Amino acid sequence: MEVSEPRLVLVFSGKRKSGKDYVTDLIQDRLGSDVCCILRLSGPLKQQYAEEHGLDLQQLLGPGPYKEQYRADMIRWGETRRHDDPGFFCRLATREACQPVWVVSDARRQTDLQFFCSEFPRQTQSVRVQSSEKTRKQRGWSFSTGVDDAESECGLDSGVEFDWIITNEADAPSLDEQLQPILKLAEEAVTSSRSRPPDDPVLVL
Ligand SMILES: Nc1ncnc2c1ncn2[C@@H]1O[C@H](COP(=O)(O)OP(=O)(O)O)[C@@H](O)[C@H]1O
Ligand SMILES: C[C@@](O)(CCOP(=O)(O)OP(=O)(O)O)CC(=O)O
Repeated sequence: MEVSEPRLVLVFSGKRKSGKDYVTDLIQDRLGSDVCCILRLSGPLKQQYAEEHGLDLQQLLGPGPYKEQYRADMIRWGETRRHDDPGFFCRLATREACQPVWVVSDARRQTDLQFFCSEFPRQTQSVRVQSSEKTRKQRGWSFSTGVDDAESECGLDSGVEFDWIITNEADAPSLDEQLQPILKLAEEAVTSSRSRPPDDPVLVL
């Protein structure tokens, strides 16, 4: 089997309602979906959880209140899978990615970040999206025991030096301005991939 390696892997993390989806959608919008894919580690998790529990996957994937009813149990369920194999959902989420720029929208644990740093050490950049509690509350967040005090939300609160920090607040510089250097990196990565021979595959035996 032949797979092309990504040229850049942007691994995003941030608290609930900090705006991870909003910011990563903006990046994809600026770069185009032929160049940039958004990978959600929660995608394969929700898919399998929905199948096992007879739930509505589309609603679980959406931003509405449906997923919140199941979040604490999904976290526990996912943790039993990750216990034996911490890279389980990372591998599933990346298996069909073929664009040169990968945007991972929801790293939550040290093991998520370690997966990308060890698989793609030269390409991986970590990005933290941060917003104040006040702003997150305005976006619909409220503290939930078992969720906001668990590894799922706190696993990357300390012990990581993020390559980039994006402040997603009304009174911060615009997102386009803050994302400028990251978009530049992505454009350079794409240019370098175009200037390389088309058959620059990595062989996976
Ligand atoms: N900069 C922004 N401007 C306007 N709305 C925003 C902004 N950032 C986030 N939102 C809105 O806030 C809500 C939560 O953002 P979302 O990206 O879903 O957060 P997360 O993925 O971190 O939980 C969404 O409805 C989103 O559209
Ligand atoms: C069980 C989860 O995967 C649920 C994640 O759901 P979303 O990725 O939709 O969450 P937010 O964007 O932060 O609201 C969390 C986990 O610990 O794996």
